This record gives sequence, C-alpha cells and structure tokens, in this order.
Amino acid sequence: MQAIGFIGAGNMAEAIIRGLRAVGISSEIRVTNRSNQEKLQKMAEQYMIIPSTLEKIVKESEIILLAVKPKDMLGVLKDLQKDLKSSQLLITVAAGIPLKTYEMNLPGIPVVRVMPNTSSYVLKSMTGLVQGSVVHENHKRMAEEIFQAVGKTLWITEDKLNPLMSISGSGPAYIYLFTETLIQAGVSSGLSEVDAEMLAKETLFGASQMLQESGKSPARLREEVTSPKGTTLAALTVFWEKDLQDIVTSAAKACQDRAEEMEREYQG
Ligand SMILES: NC(=O)C1=CN([C@@H]2O[C@H](COP(=O)(O)OP(=O)(O)OC[C@H]3O[C@@H](n4cnc5c(N)ncnc54)[C@H](O)[C@@H]3O)[C@@H](O)[C@H]2O)C=CC1
Ligand SMILES: O=C(O)[C@@H]1CCC=N1
Repeated sequence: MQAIGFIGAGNMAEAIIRGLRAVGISSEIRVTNRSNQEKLQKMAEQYMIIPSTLEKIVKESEIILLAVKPKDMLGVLKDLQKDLKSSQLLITVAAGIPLKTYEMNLPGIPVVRVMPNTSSYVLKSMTGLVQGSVVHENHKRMAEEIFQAVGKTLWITEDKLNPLMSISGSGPAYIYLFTETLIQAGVSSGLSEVDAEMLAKETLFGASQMLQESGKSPARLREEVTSPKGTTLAALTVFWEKDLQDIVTSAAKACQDRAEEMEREYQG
C-alpha cells in the first residue's frame, strides 16, 4: 500500500490506523493533528505512525486521508490548495460535505468520499465509498484496499451515502445506546451494574455472532427465541406496541436530514 497521510487524529483516524496495523499493513503512515499532540506521540508508539505536518504530508504521501470534523474541513481544503497534485488521491471520511465542495476547492484532484464506522478499530467497519468525477480504477483500488483491510466495503452513488450513513456510519451509536438501556433495565430489575453489564454485552456479542455465522435471517433468529405465549413474546409486544419501527425509522431519517442540512451549509 502507498504512503498515507492522515489529517486529523481523532476517533475515526485512530480506528482506521489501528485496523491497518492490525492486519499487518506496514506502509508509511504520517499523521497531523491540530489539538492533543500527546495523542500523536502515543499513536507513534502504538501504531508506528510518523507525527507530521500538513505540508510534509502533502509532500510525502500518495494518499491523503481527511479525518477532521466537517466544520474544520474548508480550512484544510484551503491549506491543501497550493501543493496538492493530481497524482495524489484524496480520501475524505467527513459526513455532510458533498464531493462538489472538494472538487470546487481542489480542481483536478481525484477524491473518494467514504463513510466508514468506528468498528474499523476491530476490523469490522462497514464502509460506503463514492467516487468523485476524476477518479480512475486505480484510485478506486487504492481506496478499497484501505477499507477492505478494516472491514467490508460497498461502492454506492452519492445520493445513497446519507441513507447508508444513517444505518452503518452512525449505527454503532444506536447499538451502544440500546446496550446502555438494556444494562439500565437490568439494574432497575435489581441486578448489580457489573452483572447487568456483563449480561447485556455478552448477549449482544452472541446475537451479533449468530447474525454473522448462522446463515439465518434476523427475523428467523428472533422467532427461534420467541416461544408461543412465552416471556420473549411479552417483551417484544411492548416494543411493537410502542412502535419501535417508527422510532428507528424516525431516528435514521433525522440522521439523514442533519447530513443534508450540513451539506447545504458546507457546499462552499
Ligand atoms: N466518529 C465516527 O463514528 C465517524 C466519523 N466520521 C467522520 O470522521 C471525521 C472525524 O470524526 P472524529 O474522528 O469522530 O472527530 P474527532 O474530533 O475525534 O477528530 C478530529 C481531529 O481532527 C483534528 N483537526 C481539526 N482540524 C485540523 C487541522 N486543520 N489539521 C489537523 N488536524 C485537525 C482535531 O484536533 C481532532 O483531533 C468527521 O468528519 C466525521 O464526520 C465518519 C464516520 C464515522
Ligand atoms: O456523528 C457524526 O456526524 C459522524 C458521522 C457518522 C458517525 N459519526
């Protein structure tokens, strides 16, 4: 894999870098971070990254991966305008910034817009990828190589990226919230916090593995837990009566609406 430079060393950058090193990718990885230089030093020790500056990253990386918050992106694009070359590939993980913003600010530079998730950390990301207008097959292969190393990938069109984000990009947070509420339910029923946490987490791990390995659909797996007139049915009936489907659909829609709002804000 070519030399990669990360601009931004937050949660998402660390998850990807950790994943790349975990699968044995030994390419040069340069990283710059505006805040928290201690974190950069720690990452140098843990993942053999080279703490760097934006200027050096532009000089020495074939792939530049933008991992700053959307509000900081326009500033970074301005900083990149002078020295970036069309032989370099730009990959952005930012939510809510359309491809045209990158292409207007950096004409002629190939850009791939991606939406991974933080499970890159454990090589289980689900990453959506969208190709920009000057992206060739070799650029697609370069982007795919990074994200296939840290999980599964799916090429889609840009109009589907916000729907994808509302499922797999933000989705881990929904699962963590559900886990938190399950732990709290256990505590409310009299279990200790420690026991409730172990029960909820192990249940989530087991169910995830069943989804992955059993070859059965989620509906079929649910039915196998649910005895007629039994305890599970009593619990599921509460989810249905309170319209869990409506809650989840509305949450995914809110996620997409916010992304669209950001896209209007950041299209400059
Ligand atoms: N956290 C997540 O689950 C996901 C995040 N994303 C996207 O990833 C991007 C980063 O998100 P997080 O890692 O969660 O944010 P974060 O806040 O943890 O990290 C961003 C980092 O960028 C640094 N930074 C800001 N401006 C900079 C500059 N000019 N030069 C160098 N470093 C700079 C900050 O100091 C910070 O450490 C966002 O655009 C977000 O939309 C995408 C998918 C999932
Ligand atoms: O919350 C956010 O905006 C980012 C995008 C997907 C996950 N986290």
